[in-house]
Amino acid sequence: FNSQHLWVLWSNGDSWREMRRFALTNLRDFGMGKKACEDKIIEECQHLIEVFKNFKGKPFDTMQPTNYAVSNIICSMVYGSRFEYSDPEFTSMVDRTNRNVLLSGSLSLQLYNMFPRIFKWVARRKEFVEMAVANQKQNFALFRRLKETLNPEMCRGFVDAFLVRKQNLEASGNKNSHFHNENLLMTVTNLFSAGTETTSTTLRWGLLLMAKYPKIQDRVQEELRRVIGDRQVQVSDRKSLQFTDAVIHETQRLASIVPTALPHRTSRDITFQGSFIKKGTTVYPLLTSVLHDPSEWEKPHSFHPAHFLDKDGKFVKRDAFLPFSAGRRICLGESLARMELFIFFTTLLQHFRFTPAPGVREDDLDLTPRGGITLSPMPHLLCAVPQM
Ligand code: HEM
Repeated sequence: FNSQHLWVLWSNGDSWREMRRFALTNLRDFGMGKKACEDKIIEECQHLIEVFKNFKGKPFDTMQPTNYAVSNIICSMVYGSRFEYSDPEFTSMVDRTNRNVLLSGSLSLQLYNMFPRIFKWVARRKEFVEMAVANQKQNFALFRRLKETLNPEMCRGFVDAFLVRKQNLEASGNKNSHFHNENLLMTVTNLFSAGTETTSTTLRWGLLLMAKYPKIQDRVQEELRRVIGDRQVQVSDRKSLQFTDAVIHETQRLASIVPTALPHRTSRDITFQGSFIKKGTTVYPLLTSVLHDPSEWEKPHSFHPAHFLDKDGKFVKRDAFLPFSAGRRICLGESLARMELFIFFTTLLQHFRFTPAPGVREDDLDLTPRGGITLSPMPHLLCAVPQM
């Protein structure tokens, strides 16, 4: 882990372009946005339901099981298989990633990220780096195992496809390609962390909001019973579940989990809306300013699914709905995240009624976000009372 900055994402220029294109093509080949992926999510839902059921309606923290279930979707595309929730190799990697997302929002690490020379010795940086190094080691071990069993005719996931491309380029004498070990590690790490914490956090906001607003939960469950009944929800049901779809969109809007998107640097001098910005300036696109813009949303700071419904109760798209950002660096996993949120949320709501822990009133459920590079709910317990 030798980079000066903590948030090492794909750099700009050719390396980013090539890695992004390769990741997109391959994730699509391994099912992103397609039926194969839908089936994986549905299968994973069953594992998550079992875990929730084991709590027998008693209060529990939804964080770990939700993280593991969501992570398994990107893992099956990247490594070629899902992991058991009891596998310490997997759970430690997910837990460390989650911890680092939280740490990266701490003031000391934010300062370090802006002024790396001055704030080099902050204690949390040490913890962050230790966890990143541990995940790195685990990834190298996984890559080694995949390499040993690699069959170029049958790639199991993104790592296989990357290794095959790397071998082919090397065999043809190309020594300067972007397909080297460091880019493999960075790309896999980015897909793993971006593909786990974001979606899981959004899903947990959704469950918390259902427990806090039981009347809205009633309407979601009524719609699910009326339109779907006991069968498994499919992606194609989205257009028939207009209220539920509005609730999912409103969850993403209100939670605004990536408030500042990711930092970018201007590649040339530019004048934007009358302000001059010098080449090389770090720019944070404030997504929250759009998602909570009072001139766009009738009730910007409330949970108000009607933001996405017309007067006849039909779902309406809104231009100011930008949780995945926009432009060339728009979230690469948007279609995957949307599919996961829809299937996980609806399937869980079919199976369980979500309520606060006994003795806690709905009003007491706190919606103040916990700051990190993403905004997650404060630690809390919910009851998942079986419905089916
Ligand atoms: C609800 C879930 C998610 C949200 C809200 C979200 C949001 C975002 C945002 C705001 C960015 C920054 C865009 C910018 O730089 O302007 C981003 C980047 C990215 N996201 Fe997501 N994301 C989600 C899920 C996922 C998933 C499931 C994946 C897995 C494939 C993923 C992969 C990425 C990658 C690789 C980038 C960097 C793209 C680049 O720099 O070219 N995200 N995401």
